[in-house]
Amino acid sequence: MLGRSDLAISKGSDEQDIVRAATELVDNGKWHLTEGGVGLERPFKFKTFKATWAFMNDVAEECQRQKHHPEWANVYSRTEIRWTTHSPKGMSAKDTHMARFCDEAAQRHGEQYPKQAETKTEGGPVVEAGDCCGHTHTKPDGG
Ligand SMILES: C[C@H](O)[C@H](O)[C@H]1CNC2=NC(N)=NC(=O)C2=N1
Repeated sequence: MLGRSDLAISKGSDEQDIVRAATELVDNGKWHLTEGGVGLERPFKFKTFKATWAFMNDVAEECQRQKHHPEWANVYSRTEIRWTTHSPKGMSAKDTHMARFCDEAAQRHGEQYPKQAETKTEGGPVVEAGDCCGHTHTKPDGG
C-alpha cells in the first residue's frame, strides 16, 4: 500500500484517486515508481518488433486522445515506458490512466513477460540492445 508521501502528485489532481490508482499499478501490478514518486515506469517485451510497434501505435493513439505523451524507448522487441506529468510536475490521473491503458494494450498484443532481473529499471527509459543483435535470429528483421 502506497501512501501520500511516496508520491509527488501533480497540482490540481485528486490525491486520493492518484494514491489508490498508483497502489493498484505498483503493488498489484508491474509498474515501478520513478525517482521521487513523480511517475510510473515499466518495461514491456513482445514477440517481434512488429508486435512492439503495433502496441506503441495503439498507445500513441490514446496519447493523442488524452493529450498526454510518454517518455519511452524502443529496441527491437522491447519498449520501456515512463508516465509522468511535466506541467504541473508530478503524477496525475492521466499517468495512471495511460499506465492502465498500456497494460490492457500490451495484453492485446501478446506481451511476453520480462525476466525478473529486467523488471527493475534505473535512471531512465533506456533499453539495452540485448537480444536484438545476437545470433538467435536468422531473418534480418528478426521476426
Ligand atoms: C497543451 C497540452 O495538453 C500540454 O502541453 C500537455 C501535452 N502532453 C503532456 N504530456 C505529459 N506527459 N505531461 C504534460 O504536462 C503534458 N502536457
